[in-house]
Amino acid sequence: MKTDQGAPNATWMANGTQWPGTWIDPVENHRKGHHAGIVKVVLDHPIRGHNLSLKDSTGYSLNFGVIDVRIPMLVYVSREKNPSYDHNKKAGALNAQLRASALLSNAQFIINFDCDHYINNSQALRAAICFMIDQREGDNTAFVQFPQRFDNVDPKDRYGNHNRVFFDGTMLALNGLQGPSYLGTGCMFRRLALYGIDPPHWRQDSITPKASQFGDSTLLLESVSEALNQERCTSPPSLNDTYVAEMEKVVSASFDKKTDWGKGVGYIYDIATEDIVTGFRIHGQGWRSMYCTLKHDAFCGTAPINLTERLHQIVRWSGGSLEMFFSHNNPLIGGRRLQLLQRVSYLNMTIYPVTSLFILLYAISPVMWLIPDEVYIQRPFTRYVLYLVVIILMIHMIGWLEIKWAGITWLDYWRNEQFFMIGSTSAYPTAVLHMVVNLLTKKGIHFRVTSKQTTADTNDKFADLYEMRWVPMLIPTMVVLVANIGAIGVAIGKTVVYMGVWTIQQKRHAAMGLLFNMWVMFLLYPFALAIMGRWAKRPIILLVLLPVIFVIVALVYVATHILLANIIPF
Ligand SMILES: O=c1ccn([C@@H]2O[C@H](COP(=O)(O)OP(=O)(O)O[C@H]3O[C@H](CO)[C@@H](O)[C@H](O)[C@H]3O)[C@@H](O)[C@H]2O)c(=O)[nH]1
Ligand SMILES: [Mn+2]
Repeated sequence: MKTDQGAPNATWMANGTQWPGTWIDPVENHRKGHHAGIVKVVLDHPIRGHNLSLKDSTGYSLNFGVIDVRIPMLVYVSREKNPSYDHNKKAGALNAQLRASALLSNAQFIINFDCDHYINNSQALRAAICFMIDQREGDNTAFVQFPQRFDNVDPKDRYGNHNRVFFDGTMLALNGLQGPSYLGTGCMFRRLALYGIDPPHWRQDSITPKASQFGDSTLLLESVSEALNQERCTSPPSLNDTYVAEMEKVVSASFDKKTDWGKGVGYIYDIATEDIVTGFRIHGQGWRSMYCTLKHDAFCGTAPINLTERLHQIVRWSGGSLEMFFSHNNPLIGGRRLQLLQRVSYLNMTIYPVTSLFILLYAISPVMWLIPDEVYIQRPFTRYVLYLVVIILMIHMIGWLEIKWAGITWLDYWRNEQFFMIGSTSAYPTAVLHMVVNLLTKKGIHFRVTSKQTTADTNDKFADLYEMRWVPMLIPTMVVLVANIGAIGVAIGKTVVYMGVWTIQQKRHAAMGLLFNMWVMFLLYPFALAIMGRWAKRPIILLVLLPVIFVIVALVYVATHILLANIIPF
C-alpha cells in the first residue's frame, strides 16, 4: 500500500509523521545496523488519562466495573546501532532494554521473551510473582523460569523439538538444588539480580552504584539506588525532551563501553548462548531460581522443525556450552557461591558435547564388518563387561524413574534418545570442532537467528519437516547410517558363506553385532525420514527398501567372496 507521498502506509503514524524506525530507502546513519536510538511512547501511562479501555466500547455484556481494564503504558525502544561498535546481539538488546525500563518504571520484576514467543496464559505473571514474594526463599529468588513450549511442532515431534526430558525432567529436578538455569525466554527476573547485586543473605549494608559499573547516566545510577532501597514511585516520569534524551543515551551504542555491562552486570556478552551463562553468573552470586510449570502452558513459541535448522540450533547451544567451559565461567572454577551439586549440573550442561566423540566412534565401528577378513580386537574381560552392563542398566533405570516422576511419556523419552544420537553424530562433533578452532584462532560461533518455515507451502502446516538442506555436518550421520545398514547386509552374506564353519561362539558374536546395528538404525530412524524428504509421508517404503538393500549388499558380498576365493585360493 502506498500513500500520496509514495511511501508504504504501514510506515506512517496517525499524526502524519513517519515511524522513525523505517528504513525502506536505507541511507548512511539511517539503515538496518546503523541508526540512532529510538524511544517512542506508543501509549502513555493510563494515569495521564488515555482512555483506551474496554469500558468505552458499547454493547459489552460483561461487567468490568471492578476490574482495572486500562491498557498499560507502551513504549517502543530500539537501541542505537553503529557498525563501529559491537552490538552484542540479543544480550546487548536486552541490556539496553533493561536500562530503558529502569528510567521508565524501574519495576522490580521484568519478564522477557524471544521474538518468536507469546503469552498463552494470563495467570502466568501472577504465578511467577508468587514465587518471588514467597516468605521462605522469595527474597533470594533471582528469577522464575517457565518451560519453553512450541505450537508449530509436528504431531509426532520427529526431531524432539518439545525436549520434554529437558524441560519437564532436568529443569524441574534442579529446583531441588539452586534452581533451574535461565533458558533465554519466558523468564521473570528480579531487577537487582540482573544488576549483579548479591542476594539479601549475602548483601552488604550499603552499596553505592558507580558509573564505572553501570555507565555514565545520573538518572540510571539513581534508579539503581532506588531499586536497592525498594523506593519506587508508581507514577511514571513525565517524558519531556530531556528525559527522552537520557533514555536515548542509555540505549546508545557506546553506553556499555568501559562498564560492567555484559560482564558482571546484565546479560553476559561474548558467548553464543547468553542465557546459560547469565543464569550461571546469577547462581554464582548465591541467588536461587525457581521453575514454574502451569497446567495451561504459560508461554508458547516457535521451534525449527526442519532438520538442518534444528541441528544449527543444536550447534549453537552446544558450542555456547563449550565456550562457557573454556572460559572463566567454567563451573569448576567460577561461580563462587554455587552449591556443589549445582556445580556438577552446570559441568554436565557445559561439557556434554564432548561425549559425542565416543558415541560417534562406537557408531562407526561396524565398518569393521565391511572388511572381508576378521579384525582381531582384544575382547574386554568378562568382569569389565559385567561392570559396564550394571552401569548402563543403572543409568537407564535412573532415567526411567525420572521420566515417571516428571510425568513424561515413553515416546518423549524415546524421541530424546533418538535426537541425542542424531546430534551426537552431527551437531555435537561440529561444536567440538568449532571449539577447537576457536581455541586456536579466537574466532567465535556465529549466532544466526533460527529460521522457521523456510518453504512457502501454505497447504501443509508442517511442510518444513520434509525439507532438508545437505550441510557438511550431516556427513558423519550418513556414514554411520550407511555403515550400519551395510554391516547388516554383510552379516547376512557372511552367514550364507560361513554357516557351516562358524562355531557357536562366532554365531553369538554375529548376533550381538546385528543387535547393535539394528539399535543404531532405530535411533537414526528420524534421520532416515529426513533423507527421504516427502517420501517420508509413507515410511512403510522403508520396510521394502531396507530388505532390498540388505539382500543386494549380501549378494555383492557373496559374489566378491566367490570371486576372490577363485582368484586367491585360501
Ligand atoms: O542477533 C540476535 C539474535 C537473536 N536475538 C533474539 O534471540 C532470540 C532467540 O533466537 P532464535 O533464533 O529464536 O533461537 P532459538 O534457538 O529458538 O533460541 C533459544 O536459544 C537462545 C540461545 O541460543 C536463547 O537466547 C533463546 O531464548 C532460546 O529460546 C530471538 O527470538 C531474538 O529475540 C536477538 O535479539 N539478536
Ligand atoms: Mn526461538
